[in-house]
Amino acid sequence: MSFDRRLALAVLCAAAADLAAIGLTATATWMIVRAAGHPPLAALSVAIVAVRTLAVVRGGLRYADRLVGHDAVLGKAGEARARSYRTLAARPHRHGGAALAAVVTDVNDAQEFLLRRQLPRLAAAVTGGLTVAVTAVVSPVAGLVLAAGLGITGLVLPRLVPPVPPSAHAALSAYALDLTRGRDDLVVLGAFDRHRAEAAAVSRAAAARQRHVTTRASATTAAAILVQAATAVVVLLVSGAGGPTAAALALTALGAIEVTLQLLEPLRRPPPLAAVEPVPQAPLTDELRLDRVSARTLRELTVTVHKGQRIAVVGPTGAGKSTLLDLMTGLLPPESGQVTGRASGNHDDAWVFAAPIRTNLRLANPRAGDDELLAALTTVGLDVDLDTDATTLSGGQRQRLLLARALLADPPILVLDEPVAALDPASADEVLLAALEHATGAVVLVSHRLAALAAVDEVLVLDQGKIVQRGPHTDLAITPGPYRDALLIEQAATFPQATSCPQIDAAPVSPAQTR
Ligand SMILES: Nc1ncnc2c1ncn2[C@@H]1O[C@H](COP(=O)(O)OP(=O)(O)OP(=O)(O)O)[C@@H](O)[C@H]1O
Repeated sequence: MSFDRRLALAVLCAAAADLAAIGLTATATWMIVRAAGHPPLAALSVAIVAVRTLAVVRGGLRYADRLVGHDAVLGKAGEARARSYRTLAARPHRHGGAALAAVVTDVNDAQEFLLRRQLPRLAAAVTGGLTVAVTAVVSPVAGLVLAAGLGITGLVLPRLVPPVPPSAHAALSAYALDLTRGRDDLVVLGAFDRHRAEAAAVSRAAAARQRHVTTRASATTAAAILVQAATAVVVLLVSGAGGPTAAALALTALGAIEVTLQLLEPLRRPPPLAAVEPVPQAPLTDELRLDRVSARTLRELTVTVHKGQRIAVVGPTGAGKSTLLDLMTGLLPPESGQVTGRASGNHDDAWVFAAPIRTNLRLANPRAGDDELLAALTTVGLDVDLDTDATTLSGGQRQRLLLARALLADPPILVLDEPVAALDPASADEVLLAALEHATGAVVLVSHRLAALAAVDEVLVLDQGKIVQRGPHTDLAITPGPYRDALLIEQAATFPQATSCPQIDAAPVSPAQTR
């Protein structure tokens, strides 16, 4: 059954349950007042049967209302949640934990809004309409009075209740994380007290907003209860009907308005559940082309990655290297130009999961046996047990693990963003060369180490979003320009005592030799 039909059924069940409750109260009131006049029992028999029937039916209808309503709304929320998770999973590091928390809150809010506002609102409209109609048949004036009372409590007063302000939960969670995980850094920087004071201010502001909403909602509810009582009294006075009927009409008015009081509960106003759309992920390809692509700092870049090709991307900080990889992996859509094909691999902030090393590695290749996992670890020079908790690894060991994971995934085009930045220069070069040798597909590597780049086919030198030099390492190493300058600096740092730079003039290492 479609969502709309299930929602309509839920509205009917809720309205029927409300009407049964109102009918029960009104009939019981009529019976009690009538009984006070000591009529023959036969005069009450229909009312007695009606009270018994409504008492039983009311429970069943309320159960059906909860069952059908929750089934419809939770089903819809479940679909929205799955869509949101797919979206986040497709663009993981564009979002982070705060976005995940926001999505969870949004979907919960939307679910609450549907269950506690939309459904009751529709049910109250049906219940209100029918009770006004029945009252008007008995006494048109009483019907008008009830309609006016319902209009005030069901339409006017709910507008005076402010929505619950956006949750400060995400901001406070971020502060809590900073103050616990980042405590030592904040203390060393002398910023701990300031940070704690900011968190306290955010918390106080959130509490003040919440108090404002609660105060307004309480005042509105009090006003609605006064209107409810006044309506019942006026109905009693103006109905012109006999005692039992007038009493029944007054209780009907009380019950009908009671249904609208739930509309005064303040709720957060969420986005519609259908708002989050999944991001279609293009399949991985073994060739990739960026055609005059611009994004962030990158300006009209054209790059082609051929099957099996090894490309290195170098350049100063902020040049756009990570942006280029984000475009290649589809994490970042181009602002202009066209990207054809998709790569996969490690971004510069890849995540190590709080689980054994085996589990972390199997994420990349669930079918890999322990031998294969150990071989990948050997390639990157990580000598640890597969059962070791990955969170206990040092910074350098984590990088090696992430690289091993990327190699195990073995996509047709593998992108690696500074995969050895945390290693000492000698180990960095060694691990880079081993990784390039073991990757079976094409590799696009962002690296600050230049010595190992003799093993790639082409080096792209980026600066301020543009390619300023490109070619094989051996050519660039002897061409005056930024690449040669950076290489000289690197070699001077690696061989501080040397008067000349031995590697620049050394025989070039062809990519084929190193694979
Ligand atoms: N998520 C983002 N949103 C907007 N701009 C960004 C984002 N990430 C990076 N940038 C900007 O894009 C530019 C290029 O950043 P990018 O990370 O691609 O440089 P990079 O060459 O990889 O630098 P580094 O070597 O420091 O990692 C920078 O000016 C940066 O401020």
